[in-house]
Amino acid sequence: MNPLLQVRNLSVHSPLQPILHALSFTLEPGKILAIIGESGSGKSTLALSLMGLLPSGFQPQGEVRLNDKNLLTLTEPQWCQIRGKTFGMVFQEPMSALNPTRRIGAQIEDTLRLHTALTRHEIRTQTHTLMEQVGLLQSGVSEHSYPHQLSGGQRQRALLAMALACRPDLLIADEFTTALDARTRADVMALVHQHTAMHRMAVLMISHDLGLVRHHADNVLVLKDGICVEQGPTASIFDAPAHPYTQALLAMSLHSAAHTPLTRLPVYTVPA
Ligand SMILES: Nc1ncnc2c1ncn2[C@@H]1O[C@H](COP(=O)(O)OP(=O)(O)OP(=O)(O)O)[C@@H](O)[C@H]1O
Repeated sequence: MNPLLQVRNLSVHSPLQPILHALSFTLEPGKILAIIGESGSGKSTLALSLMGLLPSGFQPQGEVRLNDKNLLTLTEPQWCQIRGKTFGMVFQEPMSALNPTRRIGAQIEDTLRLHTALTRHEIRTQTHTLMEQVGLLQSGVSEHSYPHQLSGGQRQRALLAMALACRPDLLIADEFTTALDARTRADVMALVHQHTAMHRMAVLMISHDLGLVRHHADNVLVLKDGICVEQGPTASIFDAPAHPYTQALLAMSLHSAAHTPLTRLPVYTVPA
């Protein structure tokens, strides 16, 4: 199958230091790729560079091809056309992505109005369906609710509804299940899987929750200090991690799951 996303030798420099070092990977339609690594390893910088949202002064180099278009050469107006329609995004902190002055229903409708040719009536119906699919209506949130009236998990679900509204080819999800309880997490992951199966949506998922990754991802890429130390099918990474850093990361996650004392990850220098 042809990859949807092809990243070749992607490096990102901040004004102070290099953040990502020559990352290469592919993501096929309908597949879930998880990016794992310690805090500060560059996961969010990778997500932001794929979406053209790097902080000012950050310089990306290399190639990020989506459907054979190099995203790194796009102008801001071109980015605006594909964000929301081709890309859906959900972040760790949903409040920063929601407009506090607009009702939730109106914000989902805005996404549909901007990126589809649906009629007003169709947009209303579709918004209602999306809010039901992400479990907002069932939890007492209506189209008329404002973001500040929602819990963190409900805001996260509202953001997921907006991200999935236009049936994107690629969903970029940065720690988006962190604020969700176990039941809601299972529900939203089921919805994500429904989109991967029915619409062949690909997902790039960033998570510290290795249990979630193991259960849901098809492939895993392990980042350490901006370097990919290992990547491959989820089962191989979890059952037979080849790299000492991956082994330490998984062992630490097991310790934490068993509530035994944590040990620091060993200092490991990745060969250049
Ligand atoms: N706006 C910024 N300005 C300068 N440096 C930054 C900025 N954002 C991130 N960095 C640096 O880039 C590196 C990678 O950060 P990044 O947020 O991508 O890591 P991460 O793996 O997503 O971390 P976490 O798991 O804590 O979210 C860190 O050294 C961080 O200090």
